[in-house]
Parts: sequence; C-alpha cells; structure tokens
Amino acid sequence: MIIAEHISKIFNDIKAVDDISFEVKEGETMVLLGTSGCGKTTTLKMLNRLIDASGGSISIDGKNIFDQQPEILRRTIGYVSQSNGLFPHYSVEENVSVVPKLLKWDKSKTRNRAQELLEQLKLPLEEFGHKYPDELSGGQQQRVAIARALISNPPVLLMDEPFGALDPITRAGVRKEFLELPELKQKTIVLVTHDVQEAFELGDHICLMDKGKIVQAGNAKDLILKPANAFARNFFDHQRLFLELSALTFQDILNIADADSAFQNNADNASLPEISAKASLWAGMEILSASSKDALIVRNDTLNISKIYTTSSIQEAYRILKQHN
Ligand SMILES: Nc1ncnc2c1ncn2[C@@H]1O[C@H](COP(=O)(O)OP(=O)(O)OP(=O)(O)O)[C@@H](O)[C@H]1O
Repeated sequence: MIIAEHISKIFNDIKAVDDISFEVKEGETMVLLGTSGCGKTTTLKMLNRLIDASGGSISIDGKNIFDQQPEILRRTIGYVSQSNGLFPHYSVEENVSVVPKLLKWDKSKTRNRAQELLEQLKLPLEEFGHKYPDELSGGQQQRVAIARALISNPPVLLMDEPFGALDPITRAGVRKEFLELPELKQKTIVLVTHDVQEAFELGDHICLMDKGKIVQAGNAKDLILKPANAFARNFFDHQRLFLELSALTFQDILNIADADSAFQNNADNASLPEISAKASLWAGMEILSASSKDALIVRNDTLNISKIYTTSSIQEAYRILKQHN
C-alpha cells in the first residue's frame, strides 16, 4: 500500500506538485490523469525517489521511503518510463536481466524468469532474446520494458505513459494484453497518462490533476457522473457520451429496479451474442453494432441471472441510470 501525505515539489520557484495526498491500496491500479505539465510525472518519480519531494511524507508497505537508500528502494519498485528506457546496446535478454544482475541472481534463475515473462508478453526468449531494441517494433519494445520492470516480481509498479509512444491501434492491443497479464493482478500500480480512455480502462482509482493539485479523486463513474467542479466537467466533455457508456455497466442496471425493468427477463434465445454483466454499456453497444442480431444476452453468473437487451433498452436504461447518478 502506498500512502502519500501532503507531498510537494518545488523546482526553482515553480510549484510542480502542490500539497497533494493519496492512497493506493494493495493490488489496486491508481491513475494520475491530467494535461501536460500538471505534475503527474513529478508525482510518480517522487514515489521511487527519482525526484525527492520538497515536503510531505510517503510510505510504501508501512516503510517511510526517505529512510531507505534510493537505489535499494528502486529494486523493490518496478518502473516503466515514458520512453521505455531500454539500453540500445543490450539485447532483449540483457535488458530484461538488469535487475536480477544487481540482485546477484544466478544465471539459470534469471533465464527461467526471463523466459516465463517474455512468453507471457508474447516475445518468446528463443525468438526475441538475442534481438536489440532497434530490431523491435514500438509495441514490442514497450513489452520488453514491462518485462524488465516485472522480472524481480516487485510488489509495486510505476508506469509513466507506458503506451504513449504507440499508434492508437497498437496502443489498444498492448493495453489489452497488459490488462490480461496474470503477473499484474496482485500488483499495486501507479500509472501516469493524459489519455482519458486509458485511465478509465486501467484505473480502479483515478486522480485528476491540474496545476500540481488533485482536482478530483474517485473511480471512473464518480469522475464522469459527479464532477467536483467546472474543470473536472470540462475535462471529459469532448468524449462525454462514450465515457459515460464506458463507465456504466450492465450490473449498474441490475442494481436499480426501474432501470432493470427496461428490458426483458429470462433470456432463452441461445443464438444471441452474450456479455457479462460486468461489461460496460459501450461494450454491449459495440457487440450489437457488429452483430446481425438486434439483441444480446447479459449474464451475471454469480446470481445465475440472464436477461435480454436491445439497443433501445440499453438507451432507456442509460437514461434512467443518469437520473440516479
Ligand atoms: N527538473 C525540472 N526542473 C524544473 N522544472 C521542472 C522539472 N521537471 C518538471 N518541471 C516542471 O514541473 C511541472 C510539472 O511537470 P511534470 O513533468 O510533472 O508534468 P506532467 O503532468 O507529467 O507533464 P507531461 O504529461 O508533459 O509529462 C512543469 O511545469 C514542468 O515544466
């Protein structure tokens, strides 16, 4: 768990980060979101002491980070920088093995772990281990950077615009792989992005920043449906409908009786496409628009409920949900 209390950073006379506090619970992904220059990277780098805070306190898993040598602290915190930070003259295997070398792991332990991780990241060691970064695509380089950050199994992972240099299609693909990586399920992650869609997809908890301050903290639904002020409202305006449909799930509809009544019960049409109740309304609309059917089955396997939605019943449920939020 990360606890930052009243942290600030002043560069010369610029207040890059101005008295902010936040907590990141174990296993949670927290996103620092905001426009360029609002203090996201500075905040992130204060957590592994690449930048030392001008004031405030930071503890990770109960230990004050200022009591630890920065180099030792950084061995327990994975870090993926904005520009992937791979050494150009090191092969993929050598890049991934940097931290194990510092930790004096033996060669076979390092190799086995590199193999396991690169396999998960779809870069098998046999095929890619000997290649150099400039022989890889941007998406592949980014995956090597993620493997390097994860190799020593640090409990905490910091990521600064990890997908920022990728084109939108590669970006969506690498992000999807990232979400599905079993390695990441237990990690406490802080991720910096200026991309709202990325923040909504990856963040359990999002801190929206402006001018060194946290303007609003909460989950995607809080941010899009209950903006704290005009800045927070305006920040999401250009993609509001998409973000609202992405933040609201079918389960939200199941939780509200009058929204729930907007669609039929007891689905039994086996030929309709299916989706989990945990999925967003947007995901449901996408399935419907790609399908020749005009309805889909939504399942909550825990409660053993399945219901049928059409596009118009999703729209009606969305209208009702908005009134409730
Ligand atoms: N080493 C430094 N010396 C002086 N000023 C700095 C330094 N690093 C950052 N700043 C300033 O601090 C402010 C916050 O910068 P920071 O990099 O944290 O923003 P950011 O939100 O991560 O932006 P971006 O998305 O563009 O990386 C900016 O005004 C920046 O110019």
